[in-house]
Amino acid sequence: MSLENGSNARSAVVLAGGHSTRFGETDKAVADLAGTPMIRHVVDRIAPTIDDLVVNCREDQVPAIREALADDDPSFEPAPESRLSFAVDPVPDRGPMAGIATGLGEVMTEYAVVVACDMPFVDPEFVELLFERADGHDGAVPQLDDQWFQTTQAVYRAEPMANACERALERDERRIVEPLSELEYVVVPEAEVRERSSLETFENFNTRAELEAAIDRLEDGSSGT
Ligand SMILES: Nc1nc2c(ncn2[C@@H]2O[C@H](COP(=O)(O)OP(=O)(O)OP(=O)(O)O)[C@@H](O)[C@H]2O)c(=O)[nH]1
Ligand SMILES: [Mg+2]
Repeated sequence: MSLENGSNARSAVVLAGGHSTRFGETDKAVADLAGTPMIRHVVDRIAPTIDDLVVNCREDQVPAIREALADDDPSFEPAPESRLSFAVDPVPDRGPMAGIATGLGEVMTEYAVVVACDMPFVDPEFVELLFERADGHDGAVPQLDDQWFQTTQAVYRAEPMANACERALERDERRIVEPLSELEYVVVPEAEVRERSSLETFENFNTRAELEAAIDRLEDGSSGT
């Protein structure tokens, strides 16, 4: 990983440590979406907004994810693997918040965007907005009108969020809103998401049927990379 960790450098933590049980046999992180592994869609989209990339997963997932992110396209600049590191959960299967703690614990920059590996339509301009809004705060977290915080597409100040997640885990608390209660963060409401981007940025895929529908949309040219 190149350590472009000057004060304005930014990282991404891509969460991939789940078991994709609703998806079926394969790991959805590396499932094919229109010829490209799902996690590669995510990384390709956010690459322009970040300097370093940390992938959080289990040890057994590393080879396939490394392969999925290998730069076989000479036109792709800069090569993602040159600034790629893996943050392997010390204890697997403790949920997304544990993954956030592991991933943010490896981050070398002050701020990092956390994105789930199953959000292939993540909007880089929205990620840019999150970084801008987080500046001077502990984070910027989208909140939809149903009150749901989009904590797996949010920017955090890495150290306080990692520490707050670790404390929550020590309390046996897995709800991701728990660590948030310790932070001074900016809320990005749904109206602002709609104004500056669209809710598609949060779309995530849990079943193969959902993915098939997305492939049809990509082939219609109406969405995606
Ligand atoms: N590190 C880590 N990440 C997780 C864990 N569970 C889920 N995630 C990640 O959190 C994000 C959202 O989780 P889900 O959509 O539930 O994914 P999943 O758990 O793999 O899939 P299901 O088994 O169908 O729930 C994905 O990026 C997952 O990789 C976990 O136990 N540890
Ligand atoms: Mg799950």
